[in-house]
Amino acid sequence: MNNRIYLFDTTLRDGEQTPGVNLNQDEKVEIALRLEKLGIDIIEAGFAAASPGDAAAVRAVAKAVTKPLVVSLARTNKEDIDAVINAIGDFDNTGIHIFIATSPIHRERKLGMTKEQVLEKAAESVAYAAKHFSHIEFSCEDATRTELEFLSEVAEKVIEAGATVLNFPDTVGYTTPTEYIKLFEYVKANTPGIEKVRLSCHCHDDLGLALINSISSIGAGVTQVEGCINGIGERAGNVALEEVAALLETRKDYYGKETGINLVEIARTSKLVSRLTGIAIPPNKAVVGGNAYSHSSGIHQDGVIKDKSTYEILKPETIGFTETKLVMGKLSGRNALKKRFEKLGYTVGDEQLKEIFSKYKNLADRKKEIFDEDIIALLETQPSKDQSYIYNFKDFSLHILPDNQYRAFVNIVHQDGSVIEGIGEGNGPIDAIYKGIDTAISIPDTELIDYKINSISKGKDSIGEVFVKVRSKGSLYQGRAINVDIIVASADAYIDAINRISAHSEDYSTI
Ligand SMILES: CC(C)(COP(=O)(O)OP(=O)(O)OC[C@H]1O[C@@H](n2cnc3c(N)ncnc32)[C@H](O)[C@@H]1OP(=O)(O)O)[C@@H](O)C(=O)NCCC(=O)NCCS
Ligand SMILES: CC(C)[C@@](O)(CC(=O)O)C(=O)O
Repeated sequence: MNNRIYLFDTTLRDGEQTPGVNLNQDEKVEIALRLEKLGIDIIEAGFAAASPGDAAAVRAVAKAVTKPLVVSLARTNKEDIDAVINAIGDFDNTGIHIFIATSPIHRERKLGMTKEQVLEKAAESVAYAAKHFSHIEFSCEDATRTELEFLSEVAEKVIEAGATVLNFPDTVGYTTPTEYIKLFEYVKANTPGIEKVRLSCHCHDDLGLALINSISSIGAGVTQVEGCINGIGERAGNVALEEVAALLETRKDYYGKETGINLVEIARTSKLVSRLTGIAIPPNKAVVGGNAYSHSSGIHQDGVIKDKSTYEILKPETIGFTETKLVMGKLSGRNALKKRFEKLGYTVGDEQLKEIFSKYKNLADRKKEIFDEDIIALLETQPSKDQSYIYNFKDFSLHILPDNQYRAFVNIVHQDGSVIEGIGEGNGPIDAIYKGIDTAISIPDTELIDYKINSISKGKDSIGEVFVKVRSKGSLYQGRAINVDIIVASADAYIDAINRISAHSEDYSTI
């Protein structure tokens, strides 16, 4: 019996539907390369018809990775399918993912279509795609609120038309494990040709059931699980794929399934996705949370000292968590730094090492103790700055005014080399600098709606990591930056968000 479970990662598509997450092409490629190292089988890289930028990113991902299959989402229309063909139809390692909603509420209220029309669209679009792709996944959106007989009818028609994977998403996170199992059992028993295709689950976490629903469906014959790293995604998110992988591995005795996942890559992948999406990992998050391997109460600590297995079912090192170790000092050399990166699982080229080494020396001048987390942070060029990044923070000066008010003078370098100056006053240094940035770069209808600061490692001189969320013309954008100086990190994070807004619109002016 084949025990292999295929993992389908949609961090770059459903994950990007998380409010406020916008990934540029370089960031999508960086995540895809990590997913490849992690051992993901299928990467959903985007929705090619959504925008020319998304189509280009899907293509860039297909070009960058070799092992995983790369797919793009498409509606059941020729234009969407053509967008996928144009983006990735000429690669060998690609496929398409076509969907249409099947539930009564979606048919009637959203699509304005009858069952017959949905059936026809589904079959027609899969037949058209089959002329270009041999891997065709078909999803019945809102499957868990669809009449079971109708699901089988759709499944039969799309299999006849050439679908190779059938996905029954719990689009709104509504189903229960027992109901989800019944759905798959019904479809298996009532759909001619079903044995020819792979069955897939795709669970959202609106009621916190995404993991149990996904795992339960495996018991009903599902061999592909879809999800996102860190459980991001539309609304409450998708199932966290690292949780699926860690569960199947830790309880192999119970489930008896294999995945292609290289568990030791989990922590690195999770951190990268958090960094690039600007979504912090909650400390109590299963598998990858900062507290997941900490033991705080006496009886637990006593047990762990005597034998770690008393309270640890998964070893932190198994998923690639490194202990916070004091690593190196001001006088360490290039080779020691390179070795350290290798030990932490990062490959650093000679050119990159040169650049990082000078950053390392700067950091060592400013920070007494350097930890593993600090040197991993050095790998980050400040938020990925592709050609669409127009503004770079240069410097600032701050003046304390009476009544605890601050005045900030800020300088921002434009892509064309000119320096834009801004002045702002506010209740604190960051408020003043943000107002200064607002006067330098004028973006109408924009407001800061969230600001968070974390420390990357230990100690009072730790590197600060700032996350911001900015709303502009009704859309949310993230920004993130790190620096030993938290005021610089704050300014950089805000400018990162402004660059992401500007990349989406060409009509913003500077004054
Ligand atoms: C895809 C996108 C370019 C379409 O834009 P649009 O053509 O202006 O259409 P809207 O988004 O306003 O509305 C969606 C339309 O698609 C239809 N539709 C929805 N799902 C469909 C499907 N699976 N197959 C065919 N048509 C579908 C809707 O009924 C609606 O049609 P209508 O305009 O006749 O009412 C745009 O919505 C977008 O960029 N979306 C981002 C990606 C996204 O939505 N992802 C969610 C994945 S489920
Ligand atoms: C394409 C499909 C699997 C989808 O992701 C579509 C969607 O985003 O609604 C879902 O959750 O049903």
